[in-house]
Amino acid sequence: MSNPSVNVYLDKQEYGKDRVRLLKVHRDSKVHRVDDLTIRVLLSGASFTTSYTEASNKAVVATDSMKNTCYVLAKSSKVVDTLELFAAELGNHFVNTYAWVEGAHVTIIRHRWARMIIDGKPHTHSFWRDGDETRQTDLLVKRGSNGRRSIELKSAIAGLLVLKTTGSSFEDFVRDEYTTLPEAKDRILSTCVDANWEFNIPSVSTENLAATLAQIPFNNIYDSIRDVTCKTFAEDESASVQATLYKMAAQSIQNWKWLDRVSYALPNRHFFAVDLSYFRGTKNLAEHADVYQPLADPSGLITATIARAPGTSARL
Ligand SMILES: O=c1[nH]c(=O)c2[nH]c(=O)[nH]c2[nH]1
Repeated sequence: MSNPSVNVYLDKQEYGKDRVRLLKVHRDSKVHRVDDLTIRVLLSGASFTTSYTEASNKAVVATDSMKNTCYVLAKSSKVVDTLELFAAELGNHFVNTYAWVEGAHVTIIRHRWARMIIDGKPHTHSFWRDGDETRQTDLLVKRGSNGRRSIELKSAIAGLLVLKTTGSSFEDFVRDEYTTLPEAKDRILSTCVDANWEFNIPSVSTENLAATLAQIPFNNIYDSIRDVTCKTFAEDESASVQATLYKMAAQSIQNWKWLDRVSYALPNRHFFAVDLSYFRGTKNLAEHADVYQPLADPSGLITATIARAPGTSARL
């Protein structure tokens, strides 16, 4: 039984539509492009309190209308191919259209469609899914006083699965009575990269918001972070996932003045050489290894956020 003498209050709330699926086809040239998106829009503000506490829907913008708005804006938008700008268009729309909306939180996931290569040539209008990796953005636009807007913006790569067959070691770690792992001079390294980066965006007036965001080369930053991630993974003589992660993140902060913090979560997907000595003394361990058993579970998990030291500027 609940105790009615205990007072409670609505501490926080966000509501909206999740998993809005949308494909935008760009037919502006003979070479078509597609953006396959999953969108979440969540609204917040004190006016929504009564929908929870007093069953009043007077302030409630139906989540069905939010879904419709995603399609309407995708039709007119010129920036669907830049997730961050499209998220800002959507978020601003809700804050600008409904005076009582204090915050709009928009998350967009972009699913991959790679152009088909047919007879050695990129096809104009056929695509294939080259993996589960996604590009993502998460934007919170908040109404400030005097028509100002503050924006918290984070973008991400999720699910980029990579593997290398040499150039990775793991040695000199703690050895005690719990340790069975042998030192590895040369091992398989495989991870599924989750990376995210926070943009440093000043609070601006509503009129200046689009211009401020338009200065940031979001697509180039995404491409560059993906390239740095892959190049560092491939070329680093890795002493550990930790050391390789740090190099990846540091380089992107040094490259882009818009970024203050870059985070990675890297599972260490283990591949253990199979001991084949039971079969006619076959050598398959250490330097003889070429048959491995991928271990589904458990994996290591190495996470870190690397931040710009105050007062240091970027190369670009
Ligand atoms: O790169 C690694 N970091 C670790 O912390 C660790 N621990 C472990 O068992 N293997 C590895 N590999």
